[in-house]
Amino acid sequence: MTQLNTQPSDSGLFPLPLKAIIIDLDGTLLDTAQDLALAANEMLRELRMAELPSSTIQTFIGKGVPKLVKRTLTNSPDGEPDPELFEQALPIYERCYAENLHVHTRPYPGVVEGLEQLKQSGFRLVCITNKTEIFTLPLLHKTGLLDYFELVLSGDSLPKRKPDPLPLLHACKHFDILPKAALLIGDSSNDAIAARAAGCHIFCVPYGYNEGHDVRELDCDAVVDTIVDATRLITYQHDT
Ligand SMILES: O=C(O)COP(=O)(O)O
Ligand SMILES: [Mg+2]
Repeated sequence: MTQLNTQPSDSGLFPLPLKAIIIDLDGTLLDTAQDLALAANEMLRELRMAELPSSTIQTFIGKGVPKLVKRTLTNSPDGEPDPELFEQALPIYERCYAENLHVHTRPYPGVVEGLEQLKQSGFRLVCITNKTEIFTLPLLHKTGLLDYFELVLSGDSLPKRKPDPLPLLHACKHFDILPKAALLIGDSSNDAIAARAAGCHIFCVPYGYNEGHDVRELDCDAVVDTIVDATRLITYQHDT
């Protein structure tokens, strides 16, 4: 069920007039958790370390691949492994994930239909993810989503990644639009913080990862069950 985080007096805010829709990848467009966990456990096996439950590894997703590897090696969200172990582990993880990029990964319900509707309505579509680019582009291609996006920014495309606002501001500059004419749809605090800092609107989906926390705790404009539900709260802003 869609939940608007506004007072009744604010309900005139919707539909939001927008030009660009920025969408997060892991946990919003694609359900990647099983393959990320598969690769993480393969890495642990090669390092002769104990495997972890997939549900634990899922809470480590959100701040990019190097952070996922650090968290997996220490079994802790803030853990810092021995630098030598990390240097050895990262390329193993990257190889294991490259080999298992698309075993279980699929778009969530409503994603393809939602992207189709957004495109038909005239919105510029951008994907901004903290995932490393060597994984982002093949995955979007394999799942048939790549062609919907005019711009894809990954975790290593710019000097800073979400929750820093830089990728969002970069996208707005690219399309020559004001941040308030853009909406980010995401699944985690990294998205909510980045959007607020950039001055963009933010909707969250409840089915993603959010590092193990409930998205309803986040500062966002609405929680929407699917991308299709998001389309009902926005309208394309034509130039006047
Ligand atoms: O790679 C991650 O850790 C998360 O990526 P996301 O920004 O697409 O959710
Ligand atoms: Mg995400």
